[in-house]
Amino acid sequence: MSSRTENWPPADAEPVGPHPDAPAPGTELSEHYAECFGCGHEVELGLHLRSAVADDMSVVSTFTVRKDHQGAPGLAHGGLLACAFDEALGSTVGNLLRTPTVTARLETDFVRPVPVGSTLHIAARLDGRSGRKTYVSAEGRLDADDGPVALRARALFVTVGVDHFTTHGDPDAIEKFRQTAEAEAAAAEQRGWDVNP
Ligand SMILES: CCCCCCCCCCCC(=O)SCCNC(=O)CCNC(=O)[C@H](O)C(C)(C)COP(=O)(O)OP(=O)(O)OC[C@H]1O[C@@H](n2cnc3c(N)ncnc32)[C@H](O)[C@@H]1OP(=O)(O)O
Repeated sequence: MSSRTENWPPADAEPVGPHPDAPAPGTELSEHYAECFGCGHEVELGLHLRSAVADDMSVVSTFTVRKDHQGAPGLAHGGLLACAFDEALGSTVGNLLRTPTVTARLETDFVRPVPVGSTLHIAARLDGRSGRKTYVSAEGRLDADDGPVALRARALFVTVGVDHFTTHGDPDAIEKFRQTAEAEAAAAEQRGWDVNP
């Protein structure tokens, strides 16, 4: 018996492609927030995921497992692996659809152990959309884009308004996020000018 959600994506989901302003293939994606446990450079013990848009508009993220990420001796903690997928899937939805979303449901299949020192290559793709609901899935392979599959995950992200964050989040943290996003947008525009003067 399979415990996974059947009929993925659900029958009411329609195919979804990237937003016209989505980053082009080959683009390396910036961290979305310096204090994010998944991608932020200010979180010393965080996962420090790095992501880029692939030629087929999937998003490939890498995460190197360190000693701080152990569960069993020498092996990655399953919860942290799920966190890495949450980040990779969220980055895929946020960057490709240019919409604020949050994880509503995340299901993870752990296929083989992930040793400390190995690097997970997580390839994520949009599967479908129904109203505010976006369905996205990913595979994580060990040490190479074509390495053995270690995990598979599926998630439902729900689009929210900015009020989701202003109502529930911390105003100082939101202001820091806003400033970082503005600086990154300015840097991206400058890079565009450098490439296309
Ligand atoms: C460039 C930027 C990069 C950005 C890169 C960002 C990367 C971030 C990566 C990390 C992401 C996170 O950690 S996010 C943090 C973790 N997640 C959260 O904190 C979310 C907490 N939950 C909530 O706030 C809420 O439950 C919501 C927003 C998910 C939904 O509440 P709501 O807005 O009132 O909407 P609601 O009507 O309940 O649900 C909308 C639709 O979704 C369905 N739905 C809701 N939850 C579920 C569920 N668990 N399983 C199935 N279906 C569900 C409902 O049935 C409904 O379907 P229908 O009736 O319409 O058919």
